[in-house]
Amino acid sequence: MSMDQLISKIVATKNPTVVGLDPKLDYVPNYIKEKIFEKYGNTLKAAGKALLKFNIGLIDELYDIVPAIKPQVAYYEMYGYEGLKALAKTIEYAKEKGLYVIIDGKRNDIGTTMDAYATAHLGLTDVNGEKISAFQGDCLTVNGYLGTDGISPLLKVCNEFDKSIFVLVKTSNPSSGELQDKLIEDHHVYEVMGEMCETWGQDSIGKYGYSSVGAVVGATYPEQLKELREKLPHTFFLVPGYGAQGGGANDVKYAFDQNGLGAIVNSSRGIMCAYKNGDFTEKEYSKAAKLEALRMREDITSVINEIKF
Ligand SMILES: O=c1ccn([C@@H]2O[C@H](COP(=O)(O)O)[C@@H](O)[C@H]2O)c(=O)[nH]1
Repeated sequence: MSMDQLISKIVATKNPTVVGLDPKLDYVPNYIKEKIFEKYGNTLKAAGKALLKFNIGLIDELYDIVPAIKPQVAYYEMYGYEGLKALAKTIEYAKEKGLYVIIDGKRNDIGTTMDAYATAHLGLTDVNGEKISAFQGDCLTVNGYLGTDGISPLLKVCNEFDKSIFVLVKTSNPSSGELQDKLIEDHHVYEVMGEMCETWGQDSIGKYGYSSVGAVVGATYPEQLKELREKLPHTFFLVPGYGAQGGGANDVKYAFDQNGLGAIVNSSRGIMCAYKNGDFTEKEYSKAAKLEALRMREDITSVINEIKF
């Protein structure tokens, strides 16, 4: 689905937030794990099944209040092919429930290899003429540091299948400035990468004014978020770093445009693990996640309303 479709879902749910599904066994309540590990032993298969059950419980509570989920592939790869099976089934389930799926894979490579990544996550894999969707993502996070060769295959697939990408521009981690804040002829590396996103997206601008090439910009860098929002009018932002990494609503406020659009804010641990912080039992993990997702929506929409004109 294109960026327009993500934005339409944000408008429909009145919610510019995305739930990160980055499950670890430590996050899965014991009552889910016990039965599964009793049956399958301490195996990767059991781990994969536990992650999937955990995710399904979350999706069932959240699908009608959030527009999207963002599974980070590393948390599934950690459990080998059983983990990847859990990822594929999570995506399938989320899509059945009408959610937009951003696969957080941060992929990049030379053109030919990037073709394979684009096909795997957004396109259709050819098996003796049979075209099969491998992971069924709507959107993929990517690293643009190999330049246009690494992005062109994605643009082709986005165009053919109405999909989108988010390119790493200014990441939320503490050391992101080591490279991204360096200057190239008076421009920070993150600005140069942001401009490249505008160029890569120039032929795919949709009805809301945003292209199918978005940018990842961290909530932990509010000044850069504001600067980039002003400089990149056609680039939609994926904003991680809210919640567990310390970012708050005031930090993400200027990621949005005058229509209250322009960005989607992610929270992973803050929502998945909400039941560990409050007065909840393990069995209420998905209810706790829903309450946190509703609180986050209110928190963010209240600051957006301050800047809308
Ligand atoms: O700059 C970036 C890019 C990606 N991420 C990813 O977002 C989530 C954040 O998880 P929290 O638990 O809400 O901190 C995670 O999947 C990261 O890999 C990021 O944090 N920063």
